[in-house]
Amino acid sequence: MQDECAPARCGDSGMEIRFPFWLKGRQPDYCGYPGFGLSCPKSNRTEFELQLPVKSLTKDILIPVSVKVSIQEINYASQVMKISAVNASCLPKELVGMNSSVFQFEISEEDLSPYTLFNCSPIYTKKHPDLGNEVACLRDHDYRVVGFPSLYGISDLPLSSCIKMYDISNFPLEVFNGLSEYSSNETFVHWSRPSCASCEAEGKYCKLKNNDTSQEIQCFDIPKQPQQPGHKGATLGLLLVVMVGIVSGMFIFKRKKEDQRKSEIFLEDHKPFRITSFSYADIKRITNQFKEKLGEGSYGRVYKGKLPNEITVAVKLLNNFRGNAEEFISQVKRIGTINHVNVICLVGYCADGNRRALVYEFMQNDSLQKIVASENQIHSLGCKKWQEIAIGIAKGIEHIQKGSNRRILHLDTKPQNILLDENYNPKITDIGLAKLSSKELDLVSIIASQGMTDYVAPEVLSSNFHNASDKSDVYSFGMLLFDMAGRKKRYHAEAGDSSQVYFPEWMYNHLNMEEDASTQINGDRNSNVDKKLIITGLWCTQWYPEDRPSMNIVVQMLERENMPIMPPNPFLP
Ligand SMILES: Nc1ncnc2c1ncn2[C@@H]1O[C@H](COP(=O)(O)OP(=O)(O)OP(=O)(O)O)[C@@H](O)[C@H]1O
Repeated sequence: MQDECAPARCGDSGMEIRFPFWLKGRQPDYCGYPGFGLSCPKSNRTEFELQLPVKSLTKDILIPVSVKVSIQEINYASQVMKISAVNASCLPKELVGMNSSVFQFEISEEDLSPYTLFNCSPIYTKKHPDLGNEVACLRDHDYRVVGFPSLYGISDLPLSSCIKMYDISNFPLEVFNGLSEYSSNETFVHWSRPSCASCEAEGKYCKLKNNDTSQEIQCFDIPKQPQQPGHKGATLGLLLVVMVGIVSGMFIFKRKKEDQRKSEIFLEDHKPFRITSFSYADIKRITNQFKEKLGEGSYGRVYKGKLPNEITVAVKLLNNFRGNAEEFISQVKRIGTINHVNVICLVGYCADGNRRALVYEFMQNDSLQKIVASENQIHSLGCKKWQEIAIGIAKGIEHIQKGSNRRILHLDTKPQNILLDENYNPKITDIGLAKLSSKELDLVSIIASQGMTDYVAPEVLSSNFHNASDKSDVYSFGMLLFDMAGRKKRYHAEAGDSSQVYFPEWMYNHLNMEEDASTQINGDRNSNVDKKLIITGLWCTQWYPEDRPSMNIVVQMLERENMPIMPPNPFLP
């Protein structure tokens, strides 16, 4: 007999709908949790009515109002759904008009940061593109709507060309900050009740206990798909073949492929969502009591771990962190929304008591530093891959810079922070960690103690990070390109670690010398790829930030077939 509560879909390609959600009109209401009924107005589109208790303007009463939203995705494990306004209208506009106290659909406190919306003249956003979060879909030709987290201390902001509109404390931050990958017309809402996360973590589903009036839930095994007739025999045959015939090498290969596929699906599932929260006990279980240490950096130790669904992860236990759990979680969630092939995927975090940890996707091939240090490995990768790695890193940085309205600067771009996956695709890690670290204000001295000052732009070093901008990340990337072209190693070997010669100046002089004797100096490295990396690096490391290209131009320089032209040499007498 067919299970009437079996997972359903709107149309053939709609998302899977299962507990706590249920499909109105097609399933009985006990298939879901009260308030989680969905509908399918059109095939493949899944809709939900958010019930909002709205405060009446005249009387002190709450009036129920509903906003119809379209559901883009549901992540059952992290209990999050991505919603957008129906008919591509402006979600913030609909929500702003309603001074609701809470969503009927629960939103956890940690996501509700107080905000103020301002109506500003277009001059404001031109003058201060980085200050505040413009709500793009509320823009009109003669005004812009800009949101500021209240913790900014609004009285200190240059808001003379703005008029205050609303204080908002009850909508998630994402509605207003318009993260660029998700236009401001989309947002995430999540539910904390019913909590099926523990069932999901065990690889099970959950449902209402038989006595559904108590609204208690229970875990149950995911029902197996009914087998087609003839499948049994085939499975038995396959088993026999596996037992008798398959050599262990093939088995391992298949396992690896399968793991990789599972991993890809899992990460794909996680990327556009909020990341999972783990308790410290979870972290201990995941890392098998911190059994396998992968390494240690300035922020703490990194351990290999396995999630309950067998996905391998790297868990970074943070030594030093600043702020309380709320600040930590909100910064972590900002980092977690960055979704790009060249940026490491943050799977989860732990903020349990005074313990803090970050859970990342696991990278099989360690860091770029290991390769830069070994000439043999560079040769075995080949110059095409080498160039692709440089382009990948540049695209990752470009995305980090563009991908958030409140810009995230990396400020720690160096070969140690570029990890490589099984195909040697680069992924930038440690993004935004400076902000989580209690050492932030003294980052310069940490960097200096690590001997990493090479990568930090002069304006950052001289102002202890106060003058940092996107162009400071461009500078660090330029230095990394010199590393990749093998020139930093040569500089340190020739000029010595205590050299007073500014590295880009040394590079200009050497490039001219190398031009004269390029074949012997480059040995069997590909001189053209190296030259392209160096010239691009020289552009990126111009002394004045405004003379450096934007990351977008840097990507083009590296991708184009033609050799970029040399930047003017500022060190000529
Ligand atoms: N996601 C990951 N997958 C696999 N290994 C990792 C991962 N993250 C870190 N590691 C390993 O842990 C080591 C330490 O990493 P970590 O990021 O803490 O320090 P670092 O980048 O080397 O130094 P710093 O923190 O000073 O920048 C790395 O060299 C790498 O070998």
